[in-house]
Amino acid sequence: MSTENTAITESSTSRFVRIKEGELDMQLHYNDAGSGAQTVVMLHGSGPGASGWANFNRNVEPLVAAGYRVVLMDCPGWSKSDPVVSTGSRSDLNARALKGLMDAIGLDKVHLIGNSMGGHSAVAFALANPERVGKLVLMGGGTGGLSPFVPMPTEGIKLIGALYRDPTIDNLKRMMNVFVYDTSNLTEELFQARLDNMLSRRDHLENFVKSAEANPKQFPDVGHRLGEIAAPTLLIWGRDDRFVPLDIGLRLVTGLQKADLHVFSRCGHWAQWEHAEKFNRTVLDFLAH
Ligand SMILES: O=C(O)CCC(=O)/C=C/C=C(\O)C(=O)O
Repeated sequence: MSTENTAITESSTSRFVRIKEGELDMQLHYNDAGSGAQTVVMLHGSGPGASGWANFNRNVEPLVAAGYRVVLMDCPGWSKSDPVVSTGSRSDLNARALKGLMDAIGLDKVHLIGNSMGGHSAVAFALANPERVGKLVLMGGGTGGLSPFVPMPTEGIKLIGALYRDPTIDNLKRMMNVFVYDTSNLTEELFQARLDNMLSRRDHLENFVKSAEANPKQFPDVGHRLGEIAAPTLLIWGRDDRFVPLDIGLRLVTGLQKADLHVFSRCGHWAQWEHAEKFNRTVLDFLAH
């Protein structure tokens, strides 16, 4: 997919595809930029109004400029992808959707970058399809489960739940102010864009609440299976993550076969956005060596 000579924007890279994978028969939305021999798929987090573009808009261009094809998948139940109620493991459901997307657009093997829920889903995909994963980059996610140090659900996860149940601008600001360490970077424009995304798909908001009621453990603890994953893995965690705490990163770096952990200071749950330049440099170096 070539976007040479075309500005890389959400609309210029926006695509739809029909997937059939197990019980999933649905339309997915994704963004597709660049034309390299190697493809990096980015998987977004689970907040209301999230999308591939909302989570990774500061990371696409540098990777495309370095020669990678970049695909952002909007998970089932988010943004312009079809709605779903998840009654089992949402990590596994997203992994099946990713397999369906890769089969449909002809991707054999990819590197995966996952943010939060996207990290849980990347690990689920690697467990189910090890031969189709090159390298993994996980931020603020990779396995569910309890933290021995931080009361759970964390304050950020509680704010996500409150926003899904009552999608107001005030609740949105409460949640987004906890995403990042430095809230001075959050603009009214950013709040408005996220609010518009969120309110444009009330079905997604309602389905998330129904899913959590049907199964509160949407992202199961796969700690006991981490040792099965041989893919080289870069873990990037915000020291000040108030959604998925740093000690989950310590569990991952201990359990995975080949993992390095980088802790960014003055950084919350959105490392790829809050410290985009350092994130992009670190990821490019990891992918190249
Ligand atoms: O519950 C979990 O472990 C995952 C929480 C999660 O995915 C939060 C993500 C938030 C965002 O990054 C977002 O909505 O943009």
